[in-house]
Amino acid sequence: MSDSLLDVHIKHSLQTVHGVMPMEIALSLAKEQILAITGPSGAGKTTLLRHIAGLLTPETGKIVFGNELWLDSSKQKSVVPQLRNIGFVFQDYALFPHLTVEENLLFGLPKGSDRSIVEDLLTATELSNLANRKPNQLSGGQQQRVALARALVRKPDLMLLDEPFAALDYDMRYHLQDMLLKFHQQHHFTMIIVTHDIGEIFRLADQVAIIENGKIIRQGTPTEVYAKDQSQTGDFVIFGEVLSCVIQADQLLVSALVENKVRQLTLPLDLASEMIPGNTFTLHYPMDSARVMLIRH
Ligand SMILES: Nc1ncnc2c1ncn2[C@@H]1O[C@H](COP(=O)(O)OP(=O)(O)OP(=O)(O)O)[C@@H](O)[C@H]1O
Repeated sequence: MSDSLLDVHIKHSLQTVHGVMPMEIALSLAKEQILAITGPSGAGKTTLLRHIAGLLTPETGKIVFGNELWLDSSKQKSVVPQLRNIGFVFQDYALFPHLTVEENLLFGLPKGSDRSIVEDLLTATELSNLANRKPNQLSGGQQQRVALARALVRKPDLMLLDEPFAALDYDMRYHLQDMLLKFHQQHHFTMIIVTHDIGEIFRLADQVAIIENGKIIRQGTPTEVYAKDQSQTGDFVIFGEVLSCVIQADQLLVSALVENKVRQLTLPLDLASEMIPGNTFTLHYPMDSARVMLIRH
């Protein structure tokens, strides 16, 4: 018997613009652990979440969650997504535009359940005053709080989050990371989060897996995978060399060589003048702030 809560073994042919790319993933996660999945665009991160959620069926595979068998291709067994008790949060919020905030939450509530959880979640996500608004009357951060609350309404055992905070600015991202950590402590779910942000990985994740070309190429604690140094306060420091840098959604998407590997970093815009290809950098990720700092030598 394995000690893990979630065991995933899948093989699937990804159809990419360059032809077929075989995806082959094996991962295990202990109860209440937080796993961050990261890696370049097109590596298969979203596809992996969709397989775990049951929205896709792999060519071959087995997925076990606790004592439930969710998928076993050798027995042609696949449990439908609605019966997997998963909370899903996407980058683009995916709210129902014609429903109010409260109705969006009520929609996710199983029939006959106690409606008080909706009130509780509206309070916890600081949305009570906005309960009667439609999504298009909300900011990005508010919409993502609705999406988080809606995912929690069913009291999921497993939360899958696909770049949930990528479109938000740094302060809002920090606020929602904090909220997510509080929910994690209260509701005790297990969680997989796809993110490109190393700061987010350090703050949230127990484990990080890097996926490239459909395979996990590296897995470990964030410190094992990224950091050369961890201070006594728990802060992280990484060293790197800039390969490329583009501005997207008021942030810098930096490709850098960190520990001899190419990594993607999301950084605040005010570091733009330093993130020039060829420059080396030292970044400090304080645990008590979302604000990554560049250390000047
Ligand atoms: N159902 C599917 N069957 C086969 N291939 C798929 C399927 N869905 C997506 N793909 C392909 O798999 C590859 C990986 O896509 P995926 O969206 O998982 O990447 P990703 O790592 O999440 O990228 P990004 O960071 O850009 O979101 C893409 O080339 C995509 O076209």
